[in-house]
Amino acid sequence: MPLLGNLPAFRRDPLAFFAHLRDDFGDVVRWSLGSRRLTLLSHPEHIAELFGGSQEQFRPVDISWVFRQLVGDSVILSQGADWRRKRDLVQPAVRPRQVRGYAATMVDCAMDAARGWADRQRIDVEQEMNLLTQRIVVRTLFGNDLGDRARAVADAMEVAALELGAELRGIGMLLPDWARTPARRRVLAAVETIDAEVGRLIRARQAAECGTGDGADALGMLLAARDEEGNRLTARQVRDEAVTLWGAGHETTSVGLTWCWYLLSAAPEVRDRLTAELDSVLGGRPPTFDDYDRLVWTRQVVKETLRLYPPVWVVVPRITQGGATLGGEPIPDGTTLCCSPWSTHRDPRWFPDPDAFRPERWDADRKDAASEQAWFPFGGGARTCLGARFALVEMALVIATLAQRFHLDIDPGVVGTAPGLQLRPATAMRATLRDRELCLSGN
Ligand code: HEM
Repeated sequence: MPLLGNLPAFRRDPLAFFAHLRDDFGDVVRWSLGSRRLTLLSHPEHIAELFGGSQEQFRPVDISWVFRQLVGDSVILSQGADWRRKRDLVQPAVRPRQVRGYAATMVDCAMDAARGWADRQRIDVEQEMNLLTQRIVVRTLFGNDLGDRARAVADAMEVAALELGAELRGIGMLLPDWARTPARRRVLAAVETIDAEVGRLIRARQAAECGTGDGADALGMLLAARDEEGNRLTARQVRDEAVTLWGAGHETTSVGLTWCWYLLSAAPEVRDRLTAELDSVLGGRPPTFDDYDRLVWTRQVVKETLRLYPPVWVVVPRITQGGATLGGEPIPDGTTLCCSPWSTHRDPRWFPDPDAFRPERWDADRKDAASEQAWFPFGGGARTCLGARFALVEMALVIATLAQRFHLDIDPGVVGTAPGLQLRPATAMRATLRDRELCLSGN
């Protein structure tokens, strides 16, 4: 085995590398990143077993120094009883009742974005979606409390996310924790900014003892949460969870929305059906949470986007212990298992014509159990994404609000993928806006 194992091929194009492992070597394939040995699972049943198995047997691996600096000891990096407690404490901040409350903020922010748009204007789609989802996450998490400091925290989050993506794809992942590269120093500086601002906010809220409880923003919910013994999260733990929600919930939905516009722009018949649904369900008014269930095609468009371009293209690997099995076969302890929504979502066994954008796959009378099982952009099992509902509602309501008013005509051509922390477009995605009202009036 060469010293770097498959690192060069993985680094060059991880998505093609995973597809190659799946197509040429089968559903369970061993590969290596330097001294790390991994096993890629591509079959949905194995992946369901991985997610559904106990966390003692399939333990999530802590793979990134950068990530740990950013999220500290939050739910996303915790294990065992500590993880359970934190998950229970964070859950109220993103439960469906809260998301219903956040929906108005999501639509408000999208309306604001639309007010800044004009017919024939040129936009950078990723940048626009990034700003929009950032506003949404800041307002749903912190209300308006961050004020003009939101920009500084957002910039610091951006630095950390970029370095994290670079680390996950490069040799950064193989560096010992004590190594201080220029990239790691940039991360430490960014974390300092985040700590200062978020810490200030938490102290202010604690001192005022307000803005907590039902109907509050997510920070208020975290501050109010109590475990079974009546204990609260400490200020440091609240910081870790708030930063995790921000980090996990911002760029994921931003790139998801960006790819959604890309797919819609290249599929006029899908877009026409979308606008027809919006016109008939909403009749020109802004959407509300109650419209979410009625926007059937919109939801299918979102679901199909997350199939073709899953923002989290590889799920946190799990290491086996205590005699785990897969498909009835024993797996040696210490095996690191990983799976990629990208590669399984584009497997023709589960999705005929897998590269085609076809929201109708998800029609109630067409979809089948196999493709449902093979769709896992949010992971699955006990550690499934805490913000899945938040993300799905946000994506649908943002698309509904903006697509009602504008067509985004993205410049023709294929946009490649740049898998970092999230699956981003490889090049800028520029679009010309077309005001639908003007289109309809023939101007
Ligand atoms: C399209 C958007 C999103 C995608 C694709 C996504 C995907 C994922 C995935 C794949 C996981 C890991 C699951 C696993 O390891 O089994 C995860 C975990 C998590 N996500 Fe998301 N996510 C999205 C949006 C959000 C949002 C909006 C939030 C919060 C507001 C959020 C919060 C979290 C948290 C806290 C975890 C850790 C859960 C745990 O370890 O128990 N995510 N997400």
